[in-house]
Amino acid sequence: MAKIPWIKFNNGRKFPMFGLGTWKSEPGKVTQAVKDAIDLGYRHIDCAHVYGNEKEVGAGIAAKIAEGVVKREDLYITSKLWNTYHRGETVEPALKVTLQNLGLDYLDLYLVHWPFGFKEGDTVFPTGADGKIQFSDFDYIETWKAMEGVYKKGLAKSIGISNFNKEQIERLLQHAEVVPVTNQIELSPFLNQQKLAEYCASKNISITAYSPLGSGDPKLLEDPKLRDIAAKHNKTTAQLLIKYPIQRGFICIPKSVTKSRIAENMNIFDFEFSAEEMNVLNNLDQNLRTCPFSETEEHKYYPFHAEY
Ligand SMILES: NC(=O)C1=CN([C@@H]2O[C@H](COP(=O)(O)OP(=O)(O)OC[C@H]3O[C@@H](n4cnc5c(N)ncnc54)[C@H](OP(=O)(O)O)[C@@H]3O)[C@@H](O)[C@H]2O)C=CC1
Ligand SMILES: O=C1CO[C@H](CO)[C@@H](O)[C@@H]1O
Repeated sequence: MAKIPWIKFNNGRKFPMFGLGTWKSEPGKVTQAVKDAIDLGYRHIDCAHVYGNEKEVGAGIAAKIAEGVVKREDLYITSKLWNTYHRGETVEPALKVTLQNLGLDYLDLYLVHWPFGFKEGDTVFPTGADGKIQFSDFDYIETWKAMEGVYKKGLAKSIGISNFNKEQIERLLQHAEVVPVTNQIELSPFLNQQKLAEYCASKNISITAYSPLGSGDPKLLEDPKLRDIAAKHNKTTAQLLIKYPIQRGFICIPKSVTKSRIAENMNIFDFEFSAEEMNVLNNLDQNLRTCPFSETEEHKYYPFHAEY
């Protein structure tokens, strides 16, 4: 079984640099996908309340623990606080719903999913009469203070952020007692995030690369330049796209519900790109964001107006 490298977070905890994504993993398929992944050696699963499938992810985890394939402490489970729970007092109750859905009593990592909030309530995408998402203006500093609270209680072993830009991180750090362990952001050779990654490194915040395969956008998986470099290593373009962030020292969380791809995506630890190849890949940047969440761009905390 391939050996997955570890990253050491700024709080001293280790975390697998490779994991399974679960966005758009249909509830009817994700339990089997999680079971297949664990059988194949995955130990890190990336979840979120908004994905609407945490119960089914949890069923896969529970089955493999019951079978004795893994123990809870062998697994590294991430989830994310959704935008409707940015008021400080709602953070711990939201985390507890996620724990109940996943069938766990702690998370290994809990992230603030986005810097901006939505109108509170049970609807994950609250929509007004104008058809637009309804925002809230809770400050992400308030949200972070409550994240520190669940961390101190041990409900989440590590806490972090997602989709935060440099200025937002800088401001958060001015108020934080606990430094986020990671910023989970979209990253690929076409959106290489060089400047944000350098800034995060300077603050000892790791990077987690999401949508490494382009989230279904064929521009990445069908790119001939990427295919040619991958072929030199007898690898697929998907394998190149997953190895690229990992070779840069980042965590990577490709999603699949297809057993053969779940296996393929992990088969990336027996080769390295040369410095010259990394240089070629780094120079393909074209600021291609497949997850811009444009419906939220009028929010005052929308992160992607800034250069990085
Ligand atoms: N923090 C955030 O805001 C965000 C976090 N994420 C996280 O990152 C994870 C990964 O990103 P995601 O957007 O899902 O997209 P990915 O870039 O991981 O791409 C997933 C797509 O690629 C297909 N695929 C998987 N493996 C292969 C392969 N080897 N060859 C060809 N096609 C393949 C999958 O199909 P199939 O499943 O049918 O095999 C699916 O259609 C998410 O699932 C989620 O956990 C994602 C977006 C935003
Ligand atoms: O992780 C993600 C994918 O799903 C969400 C919405 O459906 C996105 O907002 C988010 O970034």
